[in-house]
Amino acid sequence: MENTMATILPEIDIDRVTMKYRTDASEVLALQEVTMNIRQGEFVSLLGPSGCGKTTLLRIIADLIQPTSGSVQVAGGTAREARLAQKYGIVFQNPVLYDWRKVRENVTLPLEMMGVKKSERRHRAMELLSLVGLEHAASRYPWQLSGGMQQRVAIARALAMEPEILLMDEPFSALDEFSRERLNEELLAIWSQVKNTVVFVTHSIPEAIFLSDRVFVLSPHPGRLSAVVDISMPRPRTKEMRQSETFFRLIAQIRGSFEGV
Ligand SMILES: Nc1ncnc2c1ncn2[C@@H]1O[C@H](COP(=O)(O)OP(=O)(O)OP(=O)(O)O)[C@@H](O)[C@H]1O
Repeated sequence: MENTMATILPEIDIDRVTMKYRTDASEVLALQEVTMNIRQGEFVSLLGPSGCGKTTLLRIIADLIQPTSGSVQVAGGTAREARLAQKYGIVFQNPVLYDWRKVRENVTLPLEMMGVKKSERRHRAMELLSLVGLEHAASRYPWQLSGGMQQRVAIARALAMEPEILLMDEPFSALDEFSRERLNEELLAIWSQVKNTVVFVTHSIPEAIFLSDRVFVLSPHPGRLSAVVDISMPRPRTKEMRQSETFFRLIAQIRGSFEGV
């Protein structure tokens, strides 16, 4: 019998992507023949130690850099077409907010650039800030917020154009462990409302497990895909799940996939 799942096109189709960086003195093989498919509405993590090419892969998906060889298809088109159609929202490790603009005006910057009317922008800003739990901070300036709040503003801004795909590059790695765990829970609450596809870069095994449907494990020198781990824990994910047997088994399984590299 034909497998109907196999006929569903993946949202992001990464096919034998290789990336070589050339510097004056040498060449770095950042990614070697990486192939993976990400389904629509899926939450996946790219997990691996420093230098395994996670950021490089995210930037290739986002069409910010071109691979040396291989291809990326997004929703049946090229990554470039997806970028031009504003299918991506991107959140970086540092929130990159404009200090002279109020929180509300930071969030609506992409709408302003698209020429959306001021009244509509204000309305949308409040919707987005309410989504990330920051309505009360709309009139503050970024420098008046904690690091975690700033990153929530950056997430709200990334969602302003209602992107089909949210790309997140270690967004919480600068935060303390408590804030990070709280932000993980908040991100899942946001995602359960927005329901877009998320590609999340991290080097934290617990973070990748807690958030994801699947974890793509990358290994360095050269960067390649070493394992794909299904996270079978139900949703919604809860704090208590971090203490569960399944959680610890998944940590051990992913650690094992690194050791096997
Ligand atoms: N612009 C560049 N020029 C030359 N080499 C680069 C460049 N960008 C990245 N590299 C190299 O490519 C490899 C992969 O880098 P990348 O930043 O993608 O890894 P990463 O897994 O995201 O690391 P980290 O977790 O430290 O951010 C590394 O060896 C890095 O030094």
